[in-house]
Parts: sequence; C-alpha cells; structure tokens
Amino acid sequence: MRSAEAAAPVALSELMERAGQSLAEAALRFAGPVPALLLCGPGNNGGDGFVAARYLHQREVEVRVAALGEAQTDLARAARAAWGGAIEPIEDAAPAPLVIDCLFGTGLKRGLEDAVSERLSGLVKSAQWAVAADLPSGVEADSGGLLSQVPAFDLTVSFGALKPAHRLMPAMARMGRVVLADIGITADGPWFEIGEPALPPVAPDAHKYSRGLVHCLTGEMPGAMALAASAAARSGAGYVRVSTSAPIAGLPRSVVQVGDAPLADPRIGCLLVGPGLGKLPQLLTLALTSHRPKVIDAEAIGHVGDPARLKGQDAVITPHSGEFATLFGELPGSKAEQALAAAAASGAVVVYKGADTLVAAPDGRLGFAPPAPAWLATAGTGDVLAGMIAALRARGMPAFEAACAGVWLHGRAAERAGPYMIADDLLEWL
Ligand SMILES: NC(=O)C1=CN([C@@H]2O[C@H](COP(=O)(O)OP(=O)(O)OC[C@H]3O[C@@H](n4cnc5c(N)ncnc54)[C@H](O)[C@@H]3O)[C@@H](O)[C@H]2O)[C@@H](O)CC1
Ligand SMILES: Nc1ncnc2c1ncn2[C@@H]1O[C@H](COP(=O)(O)OP(=O)(O)O)[C@@H](O)[C@H]1O
Ligand SMILES: [K+]
Repeated sequence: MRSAEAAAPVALSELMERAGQSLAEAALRFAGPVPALLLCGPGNNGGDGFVAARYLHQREVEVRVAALGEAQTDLARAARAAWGGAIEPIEDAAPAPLVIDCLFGTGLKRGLEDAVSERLSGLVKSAQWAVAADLPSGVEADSGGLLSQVPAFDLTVSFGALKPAHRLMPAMARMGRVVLADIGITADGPWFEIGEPALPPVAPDAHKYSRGLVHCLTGEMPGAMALAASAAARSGAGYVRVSTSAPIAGLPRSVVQVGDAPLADPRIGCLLVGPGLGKLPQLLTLALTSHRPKVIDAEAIGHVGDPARLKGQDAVITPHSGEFATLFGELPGSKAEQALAAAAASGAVVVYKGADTLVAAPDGRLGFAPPAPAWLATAGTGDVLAGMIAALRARGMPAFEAACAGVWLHGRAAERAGPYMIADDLLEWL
C-alpha cells in the first residue's frame, strides 16, 4: 500500500481527501446521522479523521473532534487546519453515540499508552456505534497481532487494499464488518484476498476420466474418508475411487470401493490421503511413491516427518495449527510468514487452516480466505475441504488455484448450511 501510494498518479492530499470522505460516507450509512466523535491521532490516520469530520459537518451531522497531540505530518496538519472547528484534548472528550477511531492506522509502531487505550476502550464501549478508520488502533497491520488492548468495533473502513490484519486473528475478530473504500489506487502483489473461483467448465466431449479421477487411500477411521470422498464427488470429479480393505458405509453409490489399485495409474488426477488415516504411516509412504498430484491431510501430515520429503511431490497439504506445528515446528513471524516459510520448506502448497485460513505457495503467493462462519469449527469439516481440493485438482486446476478455490467454496457452503450444521450437512451445499 505504501509503494502504491508513492506511485499514485494523484497527490497524496487527494488520497487523504478520498479516504476521509469514504470514511464519513460509510459511517453515516452505517450509523445514520447521529452525533459523532472523531478521535484523531498524530499521523495520516488522524488526517483521515479531520477530513471525515469536515464531510460529516457538511452533511449536517453534529460532530466533535478530539485529538491526541499535534499533527506530525504535513498532510495531517493541512487536514487539521481545513477542519477549522473546535478540537478537544482526548482526555476530556465526552462520549458520543458514534465514535470514529482515527488514532493510528498502518503507522502504529508500538502499543498505545495505557491511558490512551483505556480512553479509547471506554469511549467505544459507551458508544452505540464504533467505527475504525483503516484499522482499530492497537492492531499491528502486518501480523494481525494486538499491540495494546483493542475494543470490539462494529465497522472498519479500509482504504485502497485490505491489510493482512483485516484477515488475520486475533485482529479480525475486533473489526466488525470490514469495508474497503476505493480511493483510486490498488496494491498489486503476491498477497491477496481469495475471491470467487473460475471453475473449469465441463467439456462437451468429457468422459469420467477426463473430468478427473480422485483416488482415496482409506485408513483406520473410514467415516472421515466417507466425508472426504463424498465431498470430492460433489465437487465435480468425474470419478471417485476409494481403496479399502472393508466396505465403507455412508458413501454415495457412485463412489467406487476397490481393494488395491495401482497408484501409478496415469488416469489418477489426484490422490487423497489422510482423512481417517490413523496410525498407518505406510499409506503415506505408498502415496509418496506415486508421481500423481496429491492432497495430504489430517494424520498423514503428522507422518511426513521431514518437510523436505514433500519436495517434488506436487502436493497440497491442509494442516490445522496442531498439524502445522507437528510438521514444521514453531516457526517465527506472523501466521502469513509461517505459512510461506512452510511452503518454501516443503515445496508444497500449504493450506494453513483456522478461523483465518491462508493458502501459501512455494513461489511466494499467499491467499487470505475471506471470513468464514465460526460454525465450521466442528469435526469433519476439514475432511470435506480436503475432498473438495482433491476434486478441483483432479479437474485440472493447478495446486495453488485448486486450494484457493476449495477454501473459498467451503466457506460459502458453510454460510448456506447455517449455524449448527455438521460436516455431513456441508455436503448438501457444495
Ligand atoms: N492507504 C492509503 O492509501 C492511504 C492511507 N491513509 C491513512 O494513513 C494511515 C497511515 O498514516 P501514517 O503512516 O501517518 O501512520 P499513523 O497515522 O497510523 O500513525 C503514525 C504516527 O504515530 C506515531 N506512533 C506510532 N505508534 C505510536 C504509539 N503507540 N503511540 C504514539 N505515537 C505513535 C508515529 O511515530 C507516527 O507519527 C493509514 O492507516 C490510513 O488511515 C490516507 O490518509 C490516505 C490514503
Ligand atoms: N472459528 C472458525 N471460523 C471459521 N472457520 C473455521 C473455524 N474453526 C475451524 N474452521 C475451519 O473448519 C475446518 C476444520 O478443519 P479441521 O480442523 O481439519 O477439522 P477435522 O479434522 O475435524 O475435519 C477448517 O477448514 C477450518 O479452516
Ligand atoms: K484507526
């Protein structure tokens, strides 16, 4: 965002004008024309606040402004001067129905002083509506960490592009609804929010193998593979085959159950190993002898041992935080940095799951999942995701794109399935 700002074809003051106007507009639409208190910090986040105050005043909203110290940048000084109205010290500011936090944004370097963060929390808690400009003050933009106490906001208005913290825990849980204002510049780069996927169409001359064969290796708990294989079948694979020594209940009749099948079969579009695997590391070893693309999930991730074993495997791995730590140990940095380091160390596409799922590629691409419902936190939903990604991979999508598409579709299916869904229900919504 900083380099996009520097390269912007318009003056920075114009960007601030647009940011402040967008903030005012979004707050007004969200809360209505209720009396507003803007809290303005010393940098450009504060500058956005002075601009927003001016626009709210023009729109005949009752506005007060409280500042934390003097403006420290030329842009913020100009915005403060253009406001022209009264400015209270933040220590004395009385509560208001609408509080707009413009204390700090991407420039935050350390936690807020205790007195300031307590004041902010008090004003936010007594407000009917709390809106944050760009980021709630106290949030670290790049990591999603909280550098000081951060109250819960109802709305966060970001500018130009989302920052990592908008999609990383714990910060994202404090932001309420997040909206992105177009200020006329965009930040392109290898980090992005995962959007609705373009799925490969079914060719008019398709046959079941050309649409993609998913081959599943079952372990000790066949129920998990029943979920994963069903999800693969419902995600457009032409053929789903499960190799198992005993019949598995609950699979659609279209899913074929076989004893052994050669894993070198070139028709296999994607192998799936892990869901319900249990203590059968030999099945992972078997999968790694196949040169076919593969999705490695659940217990199989724990059996990998050395991440370098996955080099050259054309693999997608789908760890939750426990499985991630088992395979990669405690890596330094933010979740984003850890996911990328894991992808580089393993050569695999890493789907680092959780409330803030990330998809990392060894080449440095990093997809941030849009927020998914917390009711996905129920046993078996990860198995469904693994089956979905395997089907998309077998359908010919490259590993990274298949993983991103699977994550996006999984979240949207959960939205449709609704609260108290179980993993089985998710299958109906794929
Ligand atoms: N993304 C964009 O294109 C645009 C960004 N703008 C705004 O500019 C913001 C970034 O502005 P700045 O870089 O000036 O940064 P901030 O306004 O976030 O704050 C930086 C200032 O606060 C000081 N500071 C940092 N942590 C502190 C702490 N804990 N206690 C006391 N002082 C502290 C710094 O030394 C610096 O003076 C964005 O978040 C956004 O709101 C908009 O004005 C215009 C367009
Ligand atoms: N709080 C949450 N909010 C959104 N998604 C979540 C949350 N908790 C878990 N998930 C998602 O639910 C799935 C759980 O997968 P996993 O932990 O492997 O469960 P299981 O092994 O039982 O299938 C993952 O896709 C994860 O991203
Ligand atoms: K802020």
